[in-house]
Amino acid sequence: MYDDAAADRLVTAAADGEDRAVEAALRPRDLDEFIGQERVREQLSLVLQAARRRGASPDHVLLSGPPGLGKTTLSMIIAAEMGAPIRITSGPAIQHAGDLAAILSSLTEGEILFLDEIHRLSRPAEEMLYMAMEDFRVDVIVGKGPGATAIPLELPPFTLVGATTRAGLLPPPLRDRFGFTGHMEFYAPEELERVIHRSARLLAVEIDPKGAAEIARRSRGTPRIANRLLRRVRDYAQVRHDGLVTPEIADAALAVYEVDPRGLDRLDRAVLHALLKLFGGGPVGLSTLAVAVGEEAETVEEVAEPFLVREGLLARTPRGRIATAAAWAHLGLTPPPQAGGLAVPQQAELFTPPEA
Ligand SMILES: Nc1ncnc2c1ncn2[C@@H]1O[C@H](COP(=O)(O)OP(=O)(O)OP(=O)(O)O)[C@@H](O)[C@H]1O
Repeated sequence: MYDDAAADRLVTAAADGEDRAVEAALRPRDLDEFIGQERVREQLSLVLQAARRRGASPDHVLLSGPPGLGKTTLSMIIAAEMGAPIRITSGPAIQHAGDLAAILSSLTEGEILFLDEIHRLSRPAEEMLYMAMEDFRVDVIVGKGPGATAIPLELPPFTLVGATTRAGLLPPPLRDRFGFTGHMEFYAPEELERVIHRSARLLAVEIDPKGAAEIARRSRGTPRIANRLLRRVRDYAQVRHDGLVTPEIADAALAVYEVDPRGLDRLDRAVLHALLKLFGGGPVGLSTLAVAVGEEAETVEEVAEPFLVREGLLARTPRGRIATAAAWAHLGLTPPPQAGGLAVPQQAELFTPPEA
């Protein structure tokens, strides 16, 4: 299934148990230590400074972007910068509106409530949140049926920090209640190099700049992946060498883990390989492609494809999946002149709107 397939990959952006244990030690503690995301950092810094001057809680903050880019880290930084405590929960952890009422009613003044995966809140909990965000009040329903009564409960002022991988999925009434939305972007390789150097220092790993660049290049724009690859390369450097991470050692270590120079792993390459070798570059339907690589269609679609599309290696068209010229080049294969009856698209053509 999708989650298992995602979880055992070295290049998944989702956190595993080891990540959770190490991440606490690697998290930047303030905005100055937080690398990259210049725009969000500047915007957030203004929001926080202004709130501090007013002596008030900052407006509610929504952070949107793919997993592993630092949303949880930023929420902790917001709390640290405000000198406020933080409560961390997530949309799926809140089953009923009553669970949310219990959390909200136990918040202290100025507390930060971090709600990860806010797009996965249940409808009743979401509606309760509207009133809590706007009026710092919730109605607690006591009893059932015609005898049920709503007891209003005042809440202390607090700041909600919502995180979502899909801002577009949030209903507009919820989105509108955030005073500030920070859109997190994938990190540039130079920024990831800085993340890797910082983590190496904290983990007491000796690394040379080219070694860091080699890891950064394969980290899919994501600090969580960069930190994870660094740990695997460190293991290799310590077991097989003297511990120093050079580009050659990073390259050899990541070859052991089947992470290629562009950050593709075994599944990504299996998908591309099938697309090119079995289907001449496509177009081919998702389910056929999934059968060819022995995975669920959902796994191929949600785990492998987003990165392949982002890298300009694969395109989704109304007729099925097709490989780009870059995909042929990446696997060192020569495309047929008319792959699958379609010319092999160059990257620029991927952005033309699909036919109706
Ligand atoms: N800008 C950054 N500078 C340095 N390290 C970072 C940065 N952003 C993230 N990290 C590191 O990456 C790891 C993952 O970050 P974090 O848990 O905040 O991501 P996230 O976006 O909340 O992911 P998820 O949504 O999956 O929980 C942490 O160890 C954190 O230290």
